[in-house]
Amino acid sequence: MAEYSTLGSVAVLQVNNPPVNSFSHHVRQALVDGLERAQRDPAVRSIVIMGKGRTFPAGADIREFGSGAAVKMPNLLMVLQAVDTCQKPVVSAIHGTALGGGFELALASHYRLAVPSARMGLPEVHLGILPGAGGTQRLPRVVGVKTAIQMITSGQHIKAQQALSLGIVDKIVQGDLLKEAVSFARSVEGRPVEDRRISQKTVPEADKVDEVVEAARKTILRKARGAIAPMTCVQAIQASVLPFEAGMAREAELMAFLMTSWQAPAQQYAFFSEREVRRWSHPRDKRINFKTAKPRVVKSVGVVGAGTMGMGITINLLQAGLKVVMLEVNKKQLDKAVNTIKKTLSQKSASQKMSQLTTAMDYSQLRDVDIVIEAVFENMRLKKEVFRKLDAVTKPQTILASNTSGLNIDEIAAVTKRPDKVVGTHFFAPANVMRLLENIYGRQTSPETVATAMQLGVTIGKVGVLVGNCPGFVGNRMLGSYTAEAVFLLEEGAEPQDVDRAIEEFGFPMGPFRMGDLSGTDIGWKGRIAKGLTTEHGPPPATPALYRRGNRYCPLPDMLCMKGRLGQKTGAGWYRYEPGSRTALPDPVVLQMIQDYRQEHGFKKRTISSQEIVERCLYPLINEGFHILDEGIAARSLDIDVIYLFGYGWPRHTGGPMYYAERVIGLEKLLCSLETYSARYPDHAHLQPSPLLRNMVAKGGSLAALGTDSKL
Ligand SMILES: CCC/C=C/C(=O)SCCNC(=O)CCNC(=O)[C@H](O)C(C)(C)COP(=O)([O-])OP(=O)([O-])OC[C@H]1O[C@@H](n2cnc3c(N)ncnc32)[C@H](O)[C@@H]1OP(=O)([O-])[O-]
Repeated sequence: MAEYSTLGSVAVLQVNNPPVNSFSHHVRQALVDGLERAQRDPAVRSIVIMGKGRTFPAGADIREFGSGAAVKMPNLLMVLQAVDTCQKPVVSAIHGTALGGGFELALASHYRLAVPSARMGLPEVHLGILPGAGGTQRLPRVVGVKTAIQMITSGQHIKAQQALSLGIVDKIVQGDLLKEAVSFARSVEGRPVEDRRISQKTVPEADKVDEVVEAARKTILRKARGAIAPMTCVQAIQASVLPFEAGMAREAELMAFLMTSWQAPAQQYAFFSEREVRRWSHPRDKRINFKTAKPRVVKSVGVVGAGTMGMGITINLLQAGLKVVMLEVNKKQLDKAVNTIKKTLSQKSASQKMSQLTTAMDYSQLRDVDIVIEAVFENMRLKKEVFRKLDAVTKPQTILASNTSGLNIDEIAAVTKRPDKVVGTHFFAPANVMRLLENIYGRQTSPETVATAMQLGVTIGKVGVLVGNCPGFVGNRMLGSYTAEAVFLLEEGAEPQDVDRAIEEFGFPMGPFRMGDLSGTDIGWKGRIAKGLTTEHGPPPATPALYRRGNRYCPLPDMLCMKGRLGQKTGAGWYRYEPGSRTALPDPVVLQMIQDYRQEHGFKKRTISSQEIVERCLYPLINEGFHILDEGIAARSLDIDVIYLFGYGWPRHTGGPMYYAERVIGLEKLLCSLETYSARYPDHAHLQPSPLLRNMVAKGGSLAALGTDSKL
């Protein structure tokens, strides 16, 4: 609702709809009623609109989208029309986050005030829509088309000070916002409102709009990676040079197009899923969940290993204000890490944050920390050695977490006397940037330990997802079949750039080969050597070239590494790189290597379509997701989707692999394609459809119904 009160001649409308004061139907109704009441009351000479509690309205009520409530009158446009055309001055007083429809409400008002900490923006593009309550028409009239395009297509929030310099807010106020807003409203009473209406202004430099759009088009399309909302936003902004009503009509038309696309619900699903993962539960025992398990308080963290991961994790922890003891046995590496951490922390807070960091070369210095995150090499023997030491030196209640990307948590826990306090915390590189934290519970991990790892994720700004223990956990396990198919495609006729192009056109920031070059082709190689699948000099003795343990195997990645082509760091991998450049250039040497390999093993080169590349790489990945759900490794399909959205660059506008499978491809079609491919390649085990997928197609039912994501 919106609470109505008067303070002398000022009517105050306070939106009260926790948690973010979104414009649910009852709020819209209360605002229209309040405005009418204020208009009618001769004693009222001005109106203040603000939000109660933590924020100015953060936009439309996204939960209403697609339901009758969203279109129930009055809609948001009618509310904003009532504000714009009000005869008495309307002042929006902003604190917290004025987003989407909330920011549009502020733009429809005659004056805008903000507290210094306020942020504002139009993030609709992230929900697959556009600012459809006049945002694409009013904002360019204030800031110009170029800035409006930048703000709307990025969805970024801006701070109050920037809003002031852009002419969006009229004044930044310190102190009590209500008092300041009322006093400001009184000061403008009696002044004509006509020239305060943004809707009546014209866009600055309107004649240059097409030029500006043309200049921005390429970058926007590249960044959009197949999402249709960004360019549609631009089309709406382009219409702001028309008279206001005509521009609004164009905005409405484009909004309807986006609202009815398949991408908008996918992005809204992604929005809620990102939040839903916080409501975790044990997949096989729903009694263990976020409500029943209480986290321990974590004030200090030990990090073992100051390599790339340990460094990133340390930066992340320091940024969140935690005390860190970073242990590294190699002094040179430790010093290097400290320097990098210092450089990475923002200038403003570096010295304060660095004062929270203690370095150590001796395990005994970890004795008092609340949790230790081990980030040493991905080697079971080494990890066991570290955990034995940690178990011996840390206080009994200390939680021991491993940043393994796929090793068995139970095996690690077994070397300690506290397996209940051992948990996996799989960070993604660069750990201070990537938002995903894949938390793994072992067979004996206690609910309290799991809750602590999940809470630590929240504290350090991660999107934490809880999963079960299996080789590769959820993310890397699913990725296995994707990378395997990618190299099989090379055998059959594709070139690395063909595969990468198709996957990038689907929406990934990088295809598997460019990604391999970025992270280092030797990472996978070392893993395969550790597993005995290959050696540094070629296949293990008496091993068939194209099979390992009964499964198809492509040795091309091993051959690449044996040539010293370890990716960008060696200037050559699947591609070649000019000195100092990260641009992947197709390399005749690699193409020849693949060609020779095909000849040697009797592969006949054929032309492979982009569609086949996408299906061959992504369908088995999704298929593995079904196995994972079936085995109870992930509790809900949304957990898998969030892992892929935040850790693997899966395009957000498709909702994530499981959402995409069900709502875009369709389970029946997915099954049919997997059956076709598995008939063609009977020795590619990952193409065999999962029993769960078969069952769902046979019996019906939805992925959401499999888990506990009842809200979606
Ligand atoms: C014609 C129409 C044109 C207009 C279109 C729009 O305005 S489109 C909208 C444009 N606006 C946006 O896109 C803004 C989207 N919102 C945000 O960016 C952030 O929520 C925040 C910055 C406002 C607060 O961040 P924070 O980290 O402090 O908090 P948090 O993120 O954890 O959220 C707390 C709870 O509130 C829930 N919830 C949040 N917003 C909405 C909503 N609009 N609706 C419904 N619910 C919403 C959220 O799900 C969560 O629920 P849970 O899981 O506790 O049950």
